[in-house]
Amino acid sequence: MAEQEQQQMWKRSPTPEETWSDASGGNDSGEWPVIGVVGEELRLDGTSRYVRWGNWHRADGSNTTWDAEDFDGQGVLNRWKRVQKRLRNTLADTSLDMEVPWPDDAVHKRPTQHRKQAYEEKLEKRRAGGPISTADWDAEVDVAYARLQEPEIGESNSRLRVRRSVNGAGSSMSAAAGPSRRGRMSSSSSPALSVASRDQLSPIIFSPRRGRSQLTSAAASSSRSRPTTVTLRSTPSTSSLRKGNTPSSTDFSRGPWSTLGTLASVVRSQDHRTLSLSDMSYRRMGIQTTWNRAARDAGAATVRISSDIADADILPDLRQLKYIERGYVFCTGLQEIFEVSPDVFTTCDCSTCIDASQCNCQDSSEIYDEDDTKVFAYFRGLFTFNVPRGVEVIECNEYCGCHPKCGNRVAQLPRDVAIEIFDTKRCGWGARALVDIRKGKVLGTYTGRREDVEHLPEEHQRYLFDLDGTEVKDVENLGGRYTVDSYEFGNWTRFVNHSCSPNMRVYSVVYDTITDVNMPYMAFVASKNIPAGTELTINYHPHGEDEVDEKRKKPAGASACSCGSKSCRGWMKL
Ligand SMILES: C[S@@+](CC[C@H](N)C(=O)[O-])C[C@H]1O[C@@H](n2cnc3c(N)ncnc32)[C@H](O)[C@@H]1O
Repeated sequence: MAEQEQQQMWKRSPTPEETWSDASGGNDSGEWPVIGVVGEELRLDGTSRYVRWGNWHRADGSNTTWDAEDFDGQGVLNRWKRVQKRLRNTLADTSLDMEVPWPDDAVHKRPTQHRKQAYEEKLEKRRAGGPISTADWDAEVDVAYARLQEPEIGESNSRLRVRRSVNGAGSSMSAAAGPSRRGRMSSSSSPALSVASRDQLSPIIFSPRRGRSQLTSAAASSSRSRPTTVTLRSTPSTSSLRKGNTPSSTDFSRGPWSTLGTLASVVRSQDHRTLSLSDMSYRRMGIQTTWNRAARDAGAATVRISSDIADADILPDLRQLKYIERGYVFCTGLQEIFEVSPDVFTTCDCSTCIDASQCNCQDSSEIYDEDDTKVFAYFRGLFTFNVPRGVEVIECNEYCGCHPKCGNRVAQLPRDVAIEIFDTKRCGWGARALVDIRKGKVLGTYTGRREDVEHLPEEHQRYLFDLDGTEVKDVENLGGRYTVDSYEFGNWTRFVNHSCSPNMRVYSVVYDTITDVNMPYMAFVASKNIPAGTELTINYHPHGEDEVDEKRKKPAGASACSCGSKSCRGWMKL
């Protein structure tokens, strides 16, 4: 895009001039009262508030403007702060995480600051032995999680009342400086905004006593087994009645903070309705928390479930998935084979493992560069794709004398890329990274239970990864009888879909056993630069073309592929 066009894109829209022709109702000094705050923004030059004026409005009925000055009316400001604090507390109480959900797509809000504040308030409450005790956080999460697993809503005696403040009702507006309390009619210095409705700014008033006590006691006690219901009473905004508007289309449910998002959108769209807490993405959040805890325990980055996945779409088998970021769970007898005696490991005593020809660990390696010199599989932490088919990458192990982050330890390091599971709309759920990925970046290993392929139920079939699943061809595969089954135990890689034009490759790597036992890990590595948010895919059947019967154009047992890539061959095979 031409530089000129880019500049054009980012140009502020002009601030409309206030005519004040319809301004009336001020006092003798030409001053108007501020009757409420409906939003605020942190700016370098001080906090600017979005205020609602009394006795003044524009011809279109709107009566809100930006006002950077301090209020004389401390009461108005305090009310706003109280409402925000109550909102933070409610979100904190309903969230299992310490990082409290806060909608980050509202136009005039300061989500980062609120999240930080909410975190500190929650921490303080916990330290003070508040309603949720910190005695056994893990047990508490398990209890809360178990509650989320319970059957859908029935009627409940406990009710949380939520109503929307009438004052907070919004109207269409453009931000320009309004009437001054001192009668100054300045032209605007506020950023020009064009927002159809201010509905999303409406403070939601939670009934604090009943609401909070119900939620916290439910989280803290397994004896309160039925989900709490929420009765929402929404008073239609006067301005939206006046204008006959439908409320704002701002989508709070997007992004990670959908707890409030779901609430807010229901508040906007319903007058009287009873909701269960399970309507509010609690199941998704609960699973996400559990997975994250497991990921964090393994030192890995976040794994997130996108808010485009509704609670109703989360099937029971997924709720039973035990997230294991690294390693295998073994079926009977296999662990003994996997765990070899320390004596049989080859070890090195180099410090950084930069020169493969000097590193004992590479003695048995078959990885050479074009000058026939032995090399590592990695260069500066990235996979170099110089590993011939059928060769397992041997990384340094726990008995080596080298640094824990030497150049020959990559797949064994914790994942440092945040991952999101999302609904691909074509192939079920899929996985994507939340940051740009460089070619050669190792993103994780396929985890699960090492099973005997012979005895697995049908529903497990789509989550099996055969240990000949590397790009190995025509090589005897001694480990082929066993597979990794991620149906019950697994990590984000179990959601990786097939593509005929994949952006990852799989290679096998060992570091806590030896190659002879034929139980390598399957490492997923970016085979190209991958922009953030792109679905991560592999080729499920890299040598499938060889099996294609020319007449039938697809191998036996293949099913239709929906990868959507230009070079889609039309089928995929598990
Ligand atoms: C390991 S799972 C991948 C995650 C899966 N999409 C989910 O929602 O759990 C493999 C299954 O995903 C689906 N899948 C993966 N890639 C696909 C593709 N290219 N076309 C159609 N379905 C695909 C198939 O149902 C396959 O059995």
